[in-house]
Amino acid sequence: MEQLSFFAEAGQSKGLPKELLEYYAGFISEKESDGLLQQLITHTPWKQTTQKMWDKEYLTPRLTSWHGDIGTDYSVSGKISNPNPWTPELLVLKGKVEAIAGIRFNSVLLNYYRDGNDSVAWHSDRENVLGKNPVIASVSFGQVRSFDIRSKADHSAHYSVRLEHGSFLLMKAGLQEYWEHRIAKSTRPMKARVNLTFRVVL
Ligand SMILES: O=C(O)CCC(=O)C(=O)O
Ligand SMILES: [Fe+2]
Repeated sequence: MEQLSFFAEAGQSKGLPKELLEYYAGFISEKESDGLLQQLITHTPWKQTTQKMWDKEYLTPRLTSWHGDIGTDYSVSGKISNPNPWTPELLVLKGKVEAIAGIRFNSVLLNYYRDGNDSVAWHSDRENVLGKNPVIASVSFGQVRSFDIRSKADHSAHYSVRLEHGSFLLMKAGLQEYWEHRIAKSTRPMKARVNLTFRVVL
């Protein structure tokens, strides 16, 4: 299933709807971000999971790792798993995003996009374990990638946010209900990127 961009890489959309999302560049300093990117790539227990589409199993086109409080089990393709433990680096980042979001998160999903072939297809994060309209706090390191958003009801309503090294994106409650998002593949040469989405798992 190809998902090359039709509006990704178009640059930053003007007038992002503040009720849906807030973007902050330079949330983590460049120097600290450089260190964290290397640390996370090297020391995270990355896995490549599979996903089912049209009755066929496909390798997920990126590497992932869940971390969280004991008891915040999560499910991948219906299989319940325990989260990996918090690390000192993840706890520092968790504290920083909680201070801005005003929410206590109990888990984080790490995504590792190794190059432009890695991606996440259109989706919204509305699994039952997240509650109906979760607030999700997203931190990015490494390669700038376009985070595309489109209305579920009208695909011509869309935005793109360039998620920069050390940036923070707050996805607010309405975003998962009426909108979906993706990171498209790119034909341009792309370096590694690590994204962290802090979540409340019920
Ligand atoms: O990599 C990103 O910026 C987004 C990841 C994402 O949408 C997800 O893990 O649900
Ligand atoms: Fe998502």
